[in-house]
Amino acid sequence: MSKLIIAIPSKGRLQENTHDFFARAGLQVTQPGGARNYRGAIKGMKDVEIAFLSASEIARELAAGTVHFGITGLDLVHESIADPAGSVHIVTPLGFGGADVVTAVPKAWIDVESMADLGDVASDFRNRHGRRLRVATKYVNLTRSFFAAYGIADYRIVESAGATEGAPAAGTAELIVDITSTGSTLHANNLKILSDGVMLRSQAHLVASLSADWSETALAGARAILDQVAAEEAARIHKLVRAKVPDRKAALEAAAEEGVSELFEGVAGEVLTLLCPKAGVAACARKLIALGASRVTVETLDYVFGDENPLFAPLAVKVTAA
Ligand SMILES: Nc1ncnc2c1ncn2[C@@H]1O[C@H](COP(=O)(O)OP(=O)(O)OP(=O)(O)O)[C@@H](O)[C@H]1O
Ligand SMILES: O=P(O)(O)OC[C@H]1O[C@H](OP(=O)(O)OP(=O)(O)O)[C@H](O)[C@@H]1O
Ligand SMILES: [Mg+2]
Repeated sequence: MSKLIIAIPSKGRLQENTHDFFARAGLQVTQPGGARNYRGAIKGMKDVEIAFLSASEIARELAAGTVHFGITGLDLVHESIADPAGSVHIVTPLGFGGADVVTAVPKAWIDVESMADLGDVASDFRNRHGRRLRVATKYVNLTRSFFAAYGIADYRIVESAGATEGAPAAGTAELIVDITSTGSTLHANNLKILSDGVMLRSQAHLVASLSADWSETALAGARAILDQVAAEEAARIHKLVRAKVPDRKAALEAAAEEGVSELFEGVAGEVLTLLCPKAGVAACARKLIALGASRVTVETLDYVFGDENPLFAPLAVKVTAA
């Protein structure tokens, strides 16, 4: 039976955070063949294999079905996969690698603030110069569909592999489409983002391939991994709240308004143990005190395992139906 293969970034911006993400979930990625070997494992999970690839290769391998899971940016999922909804399943966002894919023009173009302005300039440009406006980018597909949505057709894409922001100053393109997070590269190159020029807000995601060989072994591996990931996620967004209250039922009703769920069955007079979303903790504590608790303690959790796994269930439905 085929093992579960997880592709993770071997270099670049997502690598370090990916490592931290696995560590948080209590999963230790090992590279038994040494740092130059592109296959690895997860300690204690013999049916799971790690493939170290670049972020853009990971998107392509997911589409091809040669890996089951991959960690990559949403920008690459949408750029490199022709039919994302049909070929991959987004398991969960990971909270790092945030960046926007944007349309940016020279700051000197004072009359161009929006995509509509750009459309006007594009037609003018063609009439005046007898050639089309050039857009430097590596996001060829995203650019085509975004520009089409604004009815802009008078342009030509100049494929750029790197240093895209330098293209206007170098005279190889008039404007660019690229990814930005701090904005400092755009600023340094005297470029500005158009007001409605953000085509995608990206971050790193855990993504599953729908065309991979989802053998029983692979599914069991996915379940084991996602149990730990979901348990860590649930722990991160909740706090454990404890209080002794005279009227257990009234306290539970009040706490429920803060999105609290009761963790363990108990009887009146015993300590009430609640799982509370972080944002509701203070309000929940106030309510419990108003209902007679003399103290409310709040604790941080490492893991919250549940009988249902919100990450695995939707994936299982898709890959077993396929
Ligand atoms: N400021 C940023 N600039 C570019 N990408 C970012 C930024 N912040 C986060 N990312 C994310 O990191 C992903 C990978 O970027 P990285 O530079 O590591 O690889 P790459 O440039 O695609 O390299 P390769 O040529 O090896 O595929 C991007 O696709 C994007 O999802
Ligand atoms: O908004 P900023 O914080 O300035 O980041 C944007 C820059 O980061 C990326 O390049 P990267 O550093 O990943 O190098 P690369 O082009 O070789 O991938 C991207 O292509 C931009 O050039
Ligand atoms: Mg990069």
